[in-house]
Amino acid sequence: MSSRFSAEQMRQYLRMYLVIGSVNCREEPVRVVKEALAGGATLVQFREKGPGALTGAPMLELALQIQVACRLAGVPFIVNDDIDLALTIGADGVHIGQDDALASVVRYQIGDRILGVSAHTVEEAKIATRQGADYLGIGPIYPTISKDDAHAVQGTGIIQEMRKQGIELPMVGIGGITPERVSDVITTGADGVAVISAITQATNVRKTVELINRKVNQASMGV
Ligand SMILES: Cc1ncc(COP(=O)(O)OP(=O)(O)O)c(N)n1
Ligand SMILES: Cc1ncsc1CCOP(=O)(O)O
Ligand SMILES: [Mg+2]
Repeated sequence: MSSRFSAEQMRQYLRMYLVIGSVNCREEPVRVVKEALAGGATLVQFREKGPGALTGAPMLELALQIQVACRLAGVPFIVNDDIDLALTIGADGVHIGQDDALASVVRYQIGDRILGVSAHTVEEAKIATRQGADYLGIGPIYPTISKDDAHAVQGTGIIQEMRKQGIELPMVGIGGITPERVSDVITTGADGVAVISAITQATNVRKTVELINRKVNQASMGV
């Protein structure tokens, strides 16, 4: 653990992790983020990616607006992939995958900001841990509509396997997670759920986040 947050604090932040970009939203993205924060989102990732994604000044403006909303809510703001953007705007952290930059290099670049790394195998999880990751993103757990180049669906078995093999880093499940699936993801060993479409496409964003939060709490208490 190399960030300014303890592992326990990181586990709390991961509970209801909103991942969002303009491409994912039916409504204005900042409004969706504000609704999610009002519902109790505990961490927000700016992932401006996919067909029609914003670039340049409009992308920067959106990132800043989401970051401000997060700051006002006291929720950390993470940037996906783009280390330069994260450093330029002073984000709280970055999330990188296996095909992005090397985790150890990113750790050096970002100092004690939060570093999230995607892992699909126990070996990748061990390497990410050694290289200074603060948390792991594990998935896709279920089929997803939000990532064209996603790995094969892994099921909750991968979370169980990681825990069984001694991976202790804070961990979040991602990919196709809906309120109904939260319990299985948490009871197999994840600290939280990272969600795009079940929230960004919801008719009532705030209520959906509240529901997911409740499910995470219930599952982690064994209810
Ligand atoms: C929390 C979380 N987990 C996994 C990912 C996926 O990252 P990556 O594999 O680099 O894929 P892209 O999101 O960059 O397409 C994530 N973004 N967040
Ligand atoms: C970014 C990412 N990484 C693995 S699956 C995924 C997409 C998750 O989106 P959704 O919650 O809509 O399935
Ligand atoms: Mg990536």
